Amino acid sequence: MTETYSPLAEQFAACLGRLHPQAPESVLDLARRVCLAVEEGHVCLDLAGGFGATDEPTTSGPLSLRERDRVRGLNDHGFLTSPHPNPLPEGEGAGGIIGAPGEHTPLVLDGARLYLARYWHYETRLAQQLLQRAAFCDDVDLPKLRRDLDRLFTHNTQQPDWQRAAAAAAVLRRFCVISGGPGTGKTTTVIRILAALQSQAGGGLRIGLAAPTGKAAARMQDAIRGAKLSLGFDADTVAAIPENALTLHRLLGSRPDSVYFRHNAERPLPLDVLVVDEASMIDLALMAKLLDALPPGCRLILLGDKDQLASVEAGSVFGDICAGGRYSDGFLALLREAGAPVAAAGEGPASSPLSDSILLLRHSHRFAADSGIGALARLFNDGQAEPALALLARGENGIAWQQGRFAQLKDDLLRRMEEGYAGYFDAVRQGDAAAALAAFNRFRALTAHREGDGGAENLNRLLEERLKQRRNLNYRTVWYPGRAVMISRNDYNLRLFNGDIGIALEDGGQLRVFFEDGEGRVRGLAPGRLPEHQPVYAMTVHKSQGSEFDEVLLALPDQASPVLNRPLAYTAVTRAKQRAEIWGTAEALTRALAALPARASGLRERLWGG
Ligand SMILES: Nc1ncnc2c1ncn2[C@@H]1O[C@H](COP(=O)(O)OP(=O)(O)OP(=O)(O)O)[C@@H](O)[C@H]1O
Repeated sequence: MTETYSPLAEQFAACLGRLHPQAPESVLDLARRVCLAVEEGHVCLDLAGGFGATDEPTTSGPLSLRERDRVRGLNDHGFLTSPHPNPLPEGEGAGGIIGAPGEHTPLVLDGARLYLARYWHYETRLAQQLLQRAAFCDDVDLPKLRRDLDRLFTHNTQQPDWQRAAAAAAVLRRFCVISGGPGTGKTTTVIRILAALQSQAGGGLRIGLAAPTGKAAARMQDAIRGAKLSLGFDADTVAAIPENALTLHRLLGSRPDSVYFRHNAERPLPLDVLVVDEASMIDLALMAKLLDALPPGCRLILLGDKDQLASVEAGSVFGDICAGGRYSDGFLALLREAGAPVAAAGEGPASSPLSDSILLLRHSHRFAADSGIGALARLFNDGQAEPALALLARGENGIAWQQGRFAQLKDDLLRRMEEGYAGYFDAVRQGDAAAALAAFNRFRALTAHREGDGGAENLNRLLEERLKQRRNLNYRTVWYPGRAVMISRNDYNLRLFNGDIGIALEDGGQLRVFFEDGEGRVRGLAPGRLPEHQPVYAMTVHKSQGSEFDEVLLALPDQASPVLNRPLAYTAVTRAKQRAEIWGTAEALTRALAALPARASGLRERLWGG
């Protein structure tokens, strides 16, 4: 059955087999399984608890690997149907390939978790770094902090004021995480945090702003610029808050064809404070490298939404960090002194130094109490299928539901997509690339999968056929004015990165593909120069992370699938600012909301005990 593993897993096992000719096949098979687990988003192979559900959205049909897993005793959700009876070979068979923590072996067995050595190092180093950094700063001028927060949060009326508490925590703690859904005020809070920090330091702090993708960095930059305008604090302090946000890869100094960055423990970033937005998108390896590259005294503030989908690559780092404990009495007392009292929050003992570093913003200021999107997002996040379906069926206040299977909905769906992009094609006809790129962001069709009938690839293909027919273009024509594509492979020379969106426009008698350059300008490239790319009228929810659109349409697949789960539905609907539409059956949505994926990882336990 080994032929169903990926080429990478096979090559890894073959390489180990050459280096360790005595290794039994069962050990090589475990090596393949660990490799596969990482490819599917897990950090390790959990031999005791389960294998975790795959998050990688490739197909709506049964995966061949899933079939294989079923044979091995894994159920449809990817979990072992019974504890593995004898996961490891006895005796010396694993010697040289599987070792205990600290041994130099390609695979590391830590408790019941089997890791690729590199991932074990990432995980243990990251846990150590986070726990070390989660400490109180002993140089905070508390009366000054209270005065500054009084000024900065003067308009806040909610009690308790979690934004103010989060700001106090970020000043009091070297490491702070602020998690909240859309519009809960993460940007509003972080700009105030930066003002309070500059004020504490008397100015001169070196502050970095970053996000995992170009899109997210651009959004962060716009949001920070906007928030600065209305801050109403000492002009010098406000001026000292930077506006430029970089991608994490740019911040760390990515090098072509290398997994290592220019900045690392030996060459740390020259920063006193780093704020990272959309932190739920950061995978284990990147987070470990980021923490390595921070100088010991540098503050780290992570912003994100713990309920969103985990990173595309291995790990569920942000969710693991936010797993939460109970605030310590010392922390609650400091919050009171800073004028940001909260009742004791959380369950159980203050189990980790991290407990006092995690702040959750709960109230959405973007969606009014009667907003359909806000209510739908809450119900999705709580997994409440029946009330969510009832709300959708009413179809009021910016939400809509088109019920049916893909075959029944297909024509209407394509018509709706065409209508959704009508304003965009109008802007294309005007020929202004910046305006057309902005118009393209007003609507997006989202899917669970890339492949399959209702997958992004098929929807893009079908829509492009329609668009070409309307324009009397030969079906073989690839490029036409308005063709919108997403880059799927980094090209460092062209400065184009996975996820960048480009649109084709006439320029001097030729078609060029225009991209935002992150500095508020656009630049055009000949279509032939683009690295790997696909049309992007429809995109997977995974790819939409870090982006927002005025209107979002989520097309649900008919079949059960491991990627159709609650965080996916929640992430999709929270991409919408004004209108969210669900296209699919009640069964598909109910199934999605009932499925909570878990990624195999030891990080939560290392941070929180367990
Ligand atoms: N305490 C508050 N009182 C009133 N309005 C607020 C408050 N906090 C934030 N807002 C407003 O709510 C909107 C969303 O805030 P903000 O952009 O800070 O949220 P966010 O969590 O960063 O959103 P997202 O990450 O989804 O873009 C803004 O218009 C902001 O001015």
